Amino acid sequence: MALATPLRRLLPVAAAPATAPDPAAPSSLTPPRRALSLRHGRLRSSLAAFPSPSPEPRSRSLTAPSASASAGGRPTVLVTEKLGTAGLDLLRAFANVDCSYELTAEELRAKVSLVDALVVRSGTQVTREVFEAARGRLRVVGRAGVGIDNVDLQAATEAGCLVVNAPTANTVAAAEHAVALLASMARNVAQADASLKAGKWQRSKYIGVTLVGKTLGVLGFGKVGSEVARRAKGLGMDIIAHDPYAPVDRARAIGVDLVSFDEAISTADFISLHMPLTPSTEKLFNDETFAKMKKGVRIINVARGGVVDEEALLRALDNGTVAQAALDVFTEEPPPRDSKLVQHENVTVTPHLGASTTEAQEGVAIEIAEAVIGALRGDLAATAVNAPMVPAEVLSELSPYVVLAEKLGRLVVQLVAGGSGVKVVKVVYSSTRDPDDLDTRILRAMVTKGIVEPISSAFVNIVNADYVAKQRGLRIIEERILLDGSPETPLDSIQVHLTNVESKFGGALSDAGDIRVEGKVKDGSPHLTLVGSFSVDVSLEGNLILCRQVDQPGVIGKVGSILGNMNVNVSFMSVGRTARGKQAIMAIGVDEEPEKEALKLIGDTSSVEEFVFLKL
Ligand SMILES: NC(=O)c1ccc[n+]([C@@H]2O[C@H](COP(=O)([O-])OP(=O)(O)OC[C@H]3O[C@@H](n4cnc5c(N)ncnc54)[C@H](O)[C@@H]3O)[C@@H](O)[C@H]2O)c1
Ligand SMILES: O=C(O)[C@H](O)COP(=O)(O)O
Repeated sequence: MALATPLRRLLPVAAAPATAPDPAAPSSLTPPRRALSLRHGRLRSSLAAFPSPSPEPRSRSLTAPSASASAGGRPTVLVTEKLGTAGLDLLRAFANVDCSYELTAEELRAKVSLVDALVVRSGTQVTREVFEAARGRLRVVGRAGVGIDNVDLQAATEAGCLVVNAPTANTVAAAEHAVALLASMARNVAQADASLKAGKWQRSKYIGVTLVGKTLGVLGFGKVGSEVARRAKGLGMDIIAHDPYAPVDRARAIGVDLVSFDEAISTADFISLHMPLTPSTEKLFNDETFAKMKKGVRIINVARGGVVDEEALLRALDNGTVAQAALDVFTEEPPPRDSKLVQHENVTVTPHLGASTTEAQEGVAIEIAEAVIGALRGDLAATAVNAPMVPAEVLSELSPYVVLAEKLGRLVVQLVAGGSGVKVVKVVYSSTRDPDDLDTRILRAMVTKGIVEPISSAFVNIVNADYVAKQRGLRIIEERILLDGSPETPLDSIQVHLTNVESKFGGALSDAGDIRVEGKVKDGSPHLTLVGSFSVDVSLEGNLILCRQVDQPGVIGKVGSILGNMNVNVSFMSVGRTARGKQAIMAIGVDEEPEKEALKLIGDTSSVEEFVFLKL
């Protein structure tokens, strides 16, 4: 097996089975009772070569192809909101693109089962029902923007669907819009404009307030918040910020003090909101918090409508606590036509225009198109929202170990006898690297994939591996063994132990009674190096027969000739024994699956005490 596969391509979403995960799956993993009863048709080896959805020749991916990809076709991308042309052009060069705007929820559900990726902005609700309707085909949701509050991330993760966003391209546009609202609110620009156009000349009515020397409280000191702060400093404002997760140094570097929430809201003359909408920020601005604000405060919201209790804001405007508000975003978009908040004379509104500049939209479109295409190809997604982001160089280094991890999982689960099912998996990494220098998340995910996929209808990738394991009552314990030596290669070996299970092949049991297999990477290829307590050395390719026998001359020859007589090509063979004349394990790699008759003859061979046939 060639392992030239660039690891960037090994990530999660290149493919999916056409079937959805089995909702009626058992809570633990009970493998088939007989080795030969494995449902071969359902063994989706991630290593099987398959046509790539990409127009370019691609390498193998660790995941199985989607319906369209497996048919050798281009993937299909559904775009449900207007996207910049540069991004659309990129998508069209790679995929069939269906631009269908203003779909009803029902229409969206009808379309998603026909597409591999979905690209949305904030106006499309990608709900659990959408993922269910996709029936396993949808592999990527691309959010052309920052906020992913319109995507049900949990449902996406459960479906193994990667969500990517475009987090940087609209930052400046949003910050500029916040500053535009801040300045126009302070000088009543919108109200005065409407008044003059209505034929009035009301100079004394529209006396504003100055910005210089006023305190701006920036709530949420992330990308947009810090850009707003930088710009407002240029307007002569004093800036304070509150963000529980922002680094103090970054704030200090641009002359901003990070303060507590209460201090920010009680001392600011202007408050600009820049946090995401999450369960903990929903309605964070409510009657109680408005009551703590300085009387006559002015509020700008370019973040999300849902962080403000809009009825409480209306009350605060009416009682003068809040002098003015400038709102780009609303709990319900578009807001009702008769919304008292929108109609309020001290409120300036824009229809969610924060990201709407020509430049930002082109940038966002390119950013999301590249992310979606990369994800469909199985590349590392740098802007993944629901999957671990493993740096490209780490992935590249881990490439052969990723293959090894899945092979070991696939192999070990086939050694389990029916019965109680697999509940605890221990993965032991031996490495000279400090644990902090070894990111094992992708390896853990691939062991899980190897264990779960052969015995269920679940599709497992790096997005949903932990979820699937949990759902099935599978506990994955990771342990490290720190070896002496120079940390040039990331790992020496990976062991996978299944505890508290019976094995159909007693030779696979360790002294502690676990089913144990170990593998190493040799010359870039995965090798099986330990079965139970027996050292072997076989390349993990094709199919494998493990035989346990009494160590004596002639057994290897007998088994070899049974296979030869049946036209089964032996690709490699390795024997490991405890001591001369005692127990030995013979590991035989075979290209073809032997007929049952051949397997029976092996079983009947004198000195062969047990054997098992395994598909890798
Ligand atoms: N109106 C628009 O068109 C528009 C455009 C871009 C971004 N946005 C919105 O602006 C917001 C910020 O975007 P961003 O790109 O700066 O995101 P970001 O992730 O860079 O910054 C968000 C910041 O909010 C902080 N935060 C989280 N919970 C908080 C809390 N309880 N109190 C204070 N801070 C908290 C985070 O630590 C983070 O630093 C998002 O809601 C995004 O959806 C709107
Ligand atoms: O979160 C964002 O990126 C902004 O709210 C922009 O949303 P939009 O893509 O719908 O303009």
